Amino acid sequence: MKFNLFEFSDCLSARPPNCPPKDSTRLGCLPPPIPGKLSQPAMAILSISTTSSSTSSFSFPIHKPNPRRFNRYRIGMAFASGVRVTEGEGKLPKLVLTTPTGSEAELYLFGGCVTSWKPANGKDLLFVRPDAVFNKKKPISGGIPHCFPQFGPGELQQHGFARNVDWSVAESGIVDGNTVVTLELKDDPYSRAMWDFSFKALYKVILKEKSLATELVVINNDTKPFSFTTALHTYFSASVTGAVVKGLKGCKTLNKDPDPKNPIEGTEYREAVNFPGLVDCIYLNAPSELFLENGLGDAISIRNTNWSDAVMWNPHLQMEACYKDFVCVENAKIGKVHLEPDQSWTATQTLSIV
Ligand SMILES: O=P(O)(O)OC[C@H]1O[C@@H](O)[C@H](O)[C@@H](O)[C@@H]1O
Repeated sequence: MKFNLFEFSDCLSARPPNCPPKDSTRLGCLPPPIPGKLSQPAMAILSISTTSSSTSSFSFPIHKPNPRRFNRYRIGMAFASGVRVTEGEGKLPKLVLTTPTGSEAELYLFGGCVTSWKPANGKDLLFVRPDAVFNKKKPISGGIPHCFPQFGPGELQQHGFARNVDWSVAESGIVDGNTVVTLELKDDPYSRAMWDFSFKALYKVILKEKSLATELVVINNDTKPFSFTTALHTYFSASVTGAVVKGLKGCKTLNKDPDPKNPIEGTEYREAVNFPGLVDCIYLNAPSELFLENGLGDAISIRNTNWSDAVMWNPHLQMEACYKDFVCVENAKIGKVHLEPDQSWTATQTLSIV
């Protein structure tokens, strides 16, 4: 096992301009910067050599980093085999993970968001909405966005702030022949302004020949307890008329249609849940494995540990331009996770083609 330690998102702490107030809840925009805490942007050139002998470089706006943390940033840092950094949409840094068996995944540091997963057959099983923007003014709408520390609706912005900020790279390497990257997110003055707790989140992404696994660990680094709700808001490519999810029969449901703030309780009676119109429904105590048939000929197993709940979502005509092309099957923790100081919470999700 070989891990290369590197970190560069401390240099990527550029914050998006604030959105107009009317958008702030719906679009998850960020609160105003804390006066005096953020410096003016500069430009940096990052050159990264990979062990597979290719070298990529790109420039991006940065804010002057905290000097103590800047010492940990090394130009020309080595990436593990199977991981290279590229310039993604909107010039945002994007990690491309590959395996010798031909599978590939893409991971943006902004939002810690996996935007693409192609098993060895080459089809992308994830979906990024055509209205997605890559300018840090909004979260990336597609792939596997994080909802943390709030699933919502609630006091914070919709789905929390973790999908709106830069994560850093903690580790990468080849483990048992699989390509692994671990991202890290810690509290900073910016998150403290929204949620005043010291925390660390580690998000490990493991790419295998036929699966994409993630492990999320949330650690309470504070001296006081905190609670959160969370989800992996996975957008799957689909033909919505043919897509079904199996495994939910018997679950208690909270139907967020028509009013997300007053969901209607029920019980799922169907073997195969489909998406005939607007679907926005929470399934409590969902099983550890669900099966998605995406209507495009793929069957995907969605296994989890510790993600106790699931959410099915398709916006139907609310997103007329793209609703036919995806369904969201989200592993979630709808009830609050309560962590005392130094306690942690871990949950895994494994997507596999079957
Ligand atoms: O923020 P996004 O990606 O547009 O997703 C919004 C949807 O996310 C779902 O998880 C919620 O259940 C919906 O109520 C919500 O509308």
